[in-house]
Amino acid sequence: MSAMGNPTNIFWHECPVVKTERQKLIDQQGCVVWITGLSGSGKSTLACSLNRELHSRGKLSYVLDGDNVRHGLNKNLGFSPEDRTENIRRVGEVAKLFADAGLICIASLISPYRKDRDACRAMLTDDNFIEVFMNMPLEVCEERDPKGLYKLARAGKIRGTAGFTGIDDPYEPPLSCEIKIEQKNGICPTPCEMAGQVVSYLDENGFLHA
Ligand SMILES: Nc1ncnc2c1ncn2[C@@H]1O[C@H](COP(=O)(O)OS(=O)(=O)O)[C@@H](OP(=O)(O)O)[C@H]1O
Ligand SMILES: Nc1ncnc2c1ncn2[C@@H]1O[C@H](COP(=O)(O)OP(=O)(O)O)[C@@H](O)[C@H]1O
Repeated sequence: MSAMGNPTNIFWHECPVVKTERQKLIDQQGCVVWITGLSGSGKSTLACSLNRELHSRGKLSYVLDGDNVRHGLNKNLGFSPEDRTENIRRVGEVAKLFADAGLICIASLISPYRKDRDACRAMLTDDNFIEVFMNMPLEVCEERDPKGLYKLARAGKIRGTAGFTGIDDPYEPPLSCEIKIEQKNGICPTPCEMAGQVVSYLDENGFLHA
């Protein structure tokens, strides 16, 4: 653990090319779109649909999806509260770098604990962290269950000591977030509509031009 904690004898090296110059080059403003919600709520679907829509508008974005990042950078982490916190912290730090590079970084993770999402928000200036809450009822997510994980969780067959989010591990919804995706009259917006909602926010708040 000697490398952890407060670094000593390490100094920040400032580079001459700054964020505003990079943003000008690609005519957009770097930010983090942080998508949070239960497993099966549609995070990855929104992330990919948003990524595609921004690409078609000539805007550079990149998706950091929890499932994918856990194949590499975070492959040593499980689902205990401590590991989830470290998972979110690392992705928050990477997202911050992408935003500093000028990209619209789309992070899609369950990120169940409010304090961990708030810690990521605190890494950026407040208006550069756009929290999107997939406000889908647990019953809808469980009904979808594309990976069969809810079924396993209900049967007590999820391996390890960690619980499954929404079943035996908590999900703490945001108290205030920039965007909420939810059903209207019991109907879920289409992936295209969900992406449209986020693109409108980005457009109205000046992120799609330098
Ligand atoms: N115990 C437990 N709880 C929740 N999710 C589980 C668990 N075990 C495996 N999975 C699968 O891992 C995906 C969630 O990874 P995340 O990195 O987004 O999770 S977290 O933010 O660290 O809580 C999640 O993907 P999504 O369904 O896309 O959300 C699950 O497929
Ligand atoms: N807006 C939507 N309308 C209908 N089905 C959806 C929608 N968004 C996602 N789905 C479906 O729900 C399931 C879970 O979506 P996914 O994006 O994988 O969720 P998550 O990443 O939150 O686990 C998938 O089968 C997907 O096709």
